[in-house]
Amino acid sequence: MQQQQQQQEQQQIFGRQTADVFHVGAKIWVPRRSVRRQSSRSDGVLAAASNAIFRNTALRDWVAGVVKRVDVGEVEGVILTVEIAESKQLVRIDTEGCYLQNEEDVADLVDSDFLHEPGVLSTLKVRYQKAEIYTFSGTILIAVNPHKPCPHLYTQQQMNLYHSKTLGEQPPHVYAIAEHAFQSMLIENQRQAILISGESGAGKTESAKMVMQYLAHRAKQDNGFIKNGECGRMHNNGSFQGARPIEEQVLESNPLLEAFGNAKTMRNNNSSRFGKFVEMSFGDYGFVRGASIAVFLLERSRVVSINPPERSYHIFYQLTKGATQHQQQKYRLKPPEQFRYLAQSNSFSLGDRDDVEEFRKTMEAMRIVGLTELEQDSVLRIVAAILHLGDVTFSAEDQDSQTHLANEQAEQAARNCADLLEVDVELLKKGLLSRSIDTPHGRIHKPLNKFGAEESRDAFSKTLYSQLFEWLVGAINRKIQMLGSGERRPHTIGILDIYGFESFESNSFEQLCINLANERLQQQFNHHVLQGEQQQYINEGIKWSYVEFIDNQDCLDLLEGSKSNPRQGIFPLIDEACRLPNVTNSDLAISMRTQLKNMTRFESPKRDQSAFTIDHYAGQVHYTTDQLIEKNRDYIVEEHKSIITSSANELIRKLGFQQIGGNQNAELNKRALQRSNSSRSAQSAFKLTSVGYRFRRQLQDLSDTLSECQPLYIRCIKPNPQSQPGEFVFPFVLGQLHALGVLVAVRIACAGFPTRKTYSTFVKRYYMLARQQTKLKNINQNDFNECKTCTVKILQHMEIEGFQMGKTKLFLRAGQLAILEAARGRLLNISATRIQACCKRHQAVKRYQLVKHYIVVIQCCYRGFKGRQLAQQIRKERAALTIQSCYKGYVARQKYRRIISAVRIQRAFRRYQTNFCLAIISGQQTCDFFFQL
Ligand SMILES: Nc1ncnc2c1ncn2[C@@H]1O[C@H](COP(=O)(O)OP(=O)(O)OP(=O)(O)O)[C@@H](O)[C@H]1O
Repeated sequence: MQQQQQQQEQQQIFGRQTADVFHVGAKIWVPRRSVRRQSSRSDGVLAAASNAIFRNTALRDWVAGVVKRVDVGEVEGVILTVEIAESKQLVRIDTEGCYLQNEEDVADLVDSDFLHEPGVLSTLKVRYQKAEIYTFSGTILIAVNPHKPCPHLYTQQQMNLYHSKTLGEQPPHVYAIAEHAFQSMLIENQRQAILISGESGAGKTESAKMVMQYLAHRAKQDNGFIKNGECGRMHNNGSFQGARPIEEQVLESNPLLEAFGNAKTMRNNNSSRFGKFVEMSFGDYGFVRGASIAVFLLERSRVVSINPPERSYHIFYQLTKGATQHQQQKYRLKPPEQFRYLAQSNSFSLGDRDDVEEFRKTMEAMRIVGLTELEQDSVLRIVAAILHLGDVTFSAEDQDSQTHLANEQAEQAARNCADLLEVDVELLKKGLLSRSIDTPHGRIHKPLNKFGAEESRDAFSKTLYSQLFEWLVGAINRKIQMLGSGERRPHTIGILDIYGFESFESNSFEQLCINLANERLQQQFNHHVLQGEQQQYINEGIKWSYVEFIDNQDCLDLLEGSKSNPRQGIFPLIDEACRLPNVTNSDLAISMRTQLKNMTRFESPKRDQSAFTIDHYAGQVHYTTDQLIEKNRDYIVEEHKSIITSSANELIRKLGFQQIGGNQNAELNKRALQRSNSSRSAQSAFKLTSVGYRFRRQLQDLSDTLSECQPLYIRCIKPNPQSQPGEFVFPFVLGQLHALGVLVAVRIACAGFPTRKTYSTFVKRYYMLARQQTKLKNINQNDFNECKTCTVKILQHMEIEGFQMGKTKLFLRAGQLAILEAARGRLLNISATRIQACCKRHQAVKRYQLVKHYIVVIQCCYRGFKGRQLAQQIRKERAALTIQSCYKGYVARQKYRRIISAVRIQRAFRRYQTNFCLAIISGQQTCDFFFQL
């Protein structure tokens, strides 16, 4: 019993791997709480650390045996340096991370030997210093921002590496997550969502862009349609529509959205000031059919108010610096420092980015998303008009007297603004200086005081800008919209890039909205990764020790109101205050204090009446009630609407009629419509136009969409507050790991059963790994018991242990799926090779027979040819013989003739001799003889 208790204690301190601590080079975790109890002085920390170590007798012996010296160092807070005698290794105890361990580098935290905060931190740091910025934690990808360009990570070759690979087969990368989503979408026929989160500057937008780039590349590869060097959109019927493919248009829309929705902030030079959900829809064979973009909560206040060293939206600087001479005159531009809105901050440049070049890219992006010349001109007109509007200043004798434009410069600015908006300048001035009020006796016009006029001007600027932004998103959506958008679309991948949790010195309405979004997403994450996981174990009857985690439902109830009491929440109270006449922010603060005082996550300090604190999942955030009511009111005032709708410019006129927040993608729009139809009677007219209500509605629609998708998570981490490359600050990262829920997820993933499959799916996929493959292949997939028995056979054959058989599913431990997949891959490879070999053999035999036949034919031909040659030869030889014989005959005849004539002569001579002799004998006869001759 005592031993068991000791073991439990050990496990509490050392996590899973207690055995490892007994050899040199092992790791020790000093629990955070034991350090916290001590003072922050180094000897206090040393004492705390030593206490933690020496609480366990076995450990004490180990430490006594191997640790030679313990020093207190001063690196990143207080660090205890422990020198181990045998290995001469230095291991450290960090008072923030509270750990003592060696450095470890694992690509998946699930494979880590040491599963706790310090271990995870250390692994991330080691990898970060080796420029390995990505690490898996099961299916969650942790991306640590390198804060320097890493082009080698994002090449075509890198993309090809991940093509058709399962998660974990290749090193961690955003491409691995994108590939996993792509494959799951096609194989499992289920919608996918990649949720990217992290604090500002952590690298969410960059990761989202890379995911999109990969999907575009993957879709193109699968589709393989590049026509005459130009790509086009593939229709369902296989026809080809010219122009750039959708995936490229989605990518090209990024510079446009960045120009209008991003700004330089304290934390990030290119901070997205809106949330974005891009949904790409694919055809059955993986080609991109269309896409849609939904944006959330653009930070409107940035248009009219900025603090150094931040900047307003990029487009203002791009236009003022990058416009051509002609544009400068047309839009009456000045340098940015001469416009009042921009001159509020002394920061006009953007680090290494050049606004002039960025302006060129923005204009190019406008062309690519299909804005006509006229529309481009109108967009720039509105941007310039807002700058001029900011220069319209007011003056009044005193608080109650008539307000008028301050001076000639303000008059000129008003004229410029009116000209650019193509409206009547008097109407513009009237709209800025007065407000119409409906009374029982009819509509009356009430002049505004100086403060009111300034508010009216800024509200008009914000309205113009946000309406323009939403129009632009709408224009992009029209260009890239999905083909056949009415159909059921299981083949979609959504990419959510939403602002991270925010906590500044002073937090207002924007932070309330942003943190509400993060609470909701965190809840979804909790439900997906933690609760869903654990619930499954319970449902399936799996033996598993329940890991406690903090549910944030109470925080959501505080923000939005609970089901039982929907009006008792911060947002409903702000809405209520906006609806009632003459309610001030102080009244709102009092109402919050009285109504929410019993809620656990809510605190209101006594000394500051306008402040309240919410205990979010990621830490406490202090808010102020100042301006909450004003910021929540979001309707276009009648005067501003009539100015916009009186414009001679078509686009500007359209902005006046555009529904606020109406840029959502088709599905989110449909949801919103259904919701508003079903509950229209219950909603007050105001509610539908309050920023808070609209934002919550958008979030609900998003949550509903996400709940239909299989989620994949990318958690982005900022390694240091200064955005310096190479620096990894433990406490800073630790806070983010907590806030992103990575640490609990790691523990769950490792200790539990990260892989689960129904028996039939398992048998269907891995039947080939069992001994009697063909028998298993043909089993009845609907017979549960048969599938279960086969599953056991497969696992036994593969010698896999430690798995658990649930009521409906098989549960595998981390890494076991990889073993099965690897074996399956090998087997498929072998089978593929065999099939190839058979095919090749068959082809070779056929080829051989054909060749043999042809060889015989060739031989015949050759022989015939040779025979013919021979015959010819013979014939030639015979002719020669004939000639020879003729010739010889001729020669012989000649010779014969010569011989004959010689014989004749001889005969004649002999006759003559004879006759001569005879003549001598007879003289007479001689004379006759000579006479005869
Ligand atoms: N993978 C990466 N490789 C190189 N640099 C990166 C990477 N990710 C992010 N960065 C750098 O970090 C900066 C901030 O990244 P990013 O704009 O994506 O942050 P964010 O989380 O979207 O911030 P915000 O919420 O403020 O929009 C980028 O401008 C870029 O310089």
